[in-house]
Amino acid sequence: MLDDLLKGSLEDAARRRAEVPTAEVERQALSQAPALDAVAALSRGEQIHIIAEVKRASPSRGRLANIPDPAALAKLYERGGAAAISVLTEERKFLGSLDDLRAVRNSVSIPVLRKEFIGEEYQILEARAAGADMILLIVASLEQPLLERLKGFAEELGMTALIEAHTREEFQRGLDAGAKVLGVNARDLKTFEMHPELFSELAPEYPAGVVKVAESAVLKPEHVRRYRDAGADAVLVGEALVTGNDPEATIKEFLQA
Ligand SMILES: O=C(O)c1ccccc1NCC(=O)[C@H](O)[C@H](O)COP(=O)(O)O
Repeated sequence: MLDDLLKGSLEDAARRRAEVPTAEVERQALSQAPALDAVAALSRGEQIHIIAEVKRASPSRGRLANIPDPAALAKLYERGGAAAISVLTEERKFLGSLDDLRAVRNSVSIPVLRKEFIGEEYQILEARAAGADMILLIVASLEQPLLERLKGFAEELGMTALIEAHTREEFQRGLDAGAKVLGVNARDLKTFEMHPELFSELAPEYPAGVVKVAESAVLKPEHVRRYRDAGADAVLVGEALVTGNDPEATIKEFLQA
């Protein structure tokens, strides 16, 4: 699954690169306002933080929501109290786009994450050129040297990498890569089963100063509470927000969990 998603994302990036060469995207990236500080935005303080996701569809759930106006949805997320917004830009299975990312960037003043299957620098330049402050790096789909190189490249552009693990071994590789924001995704990408207990198992192993993000398996306030009690600084929520009637109220409810 991950291999196919990465392959597709790289093919799509190659198609875009044929139209907009690297030097031009680099020029656009370097002309952006500086990236917002995602580590500061997600560090715990009193309350858990919500990273609210703009997600139209997914391999595990198919079509979730139309989202004709991602900027309007992002504004509702921000009004609800989200600390950051994740925008799925993968085109084939998640039906996202860089246009979605640009629209969201221009509508909110909190950090924005490009959620994509990233395997090369060009995709990171595109993210910065579209105004993203964060990128996703999935440990399972990157060899260690490439993971470290891409993280370093994002940081050179002033961005923060959300490094995502699905197993204890990947978690350790994320730490070895110097993750400042390290996510544990409850979704098993082979079976699509949820394993929220994985975050609780790994939470004590986060070094001080690394932002702890619990990803997926949040549908109700009690699921936020479970992650918060296990020590999460932030939770990443998609489906519950895009399928509910009132995302602003849902975020408020989750923050009070
Ligand atoms: O969501 C999927 O089906 C999926 C499949 C393969 C790779 C990644 C996938 N999802 C990305 C995510 O991690 C989630 O969008 C994110 O954690 C939010 O999850 P949820 O709240 O369960 O929508």
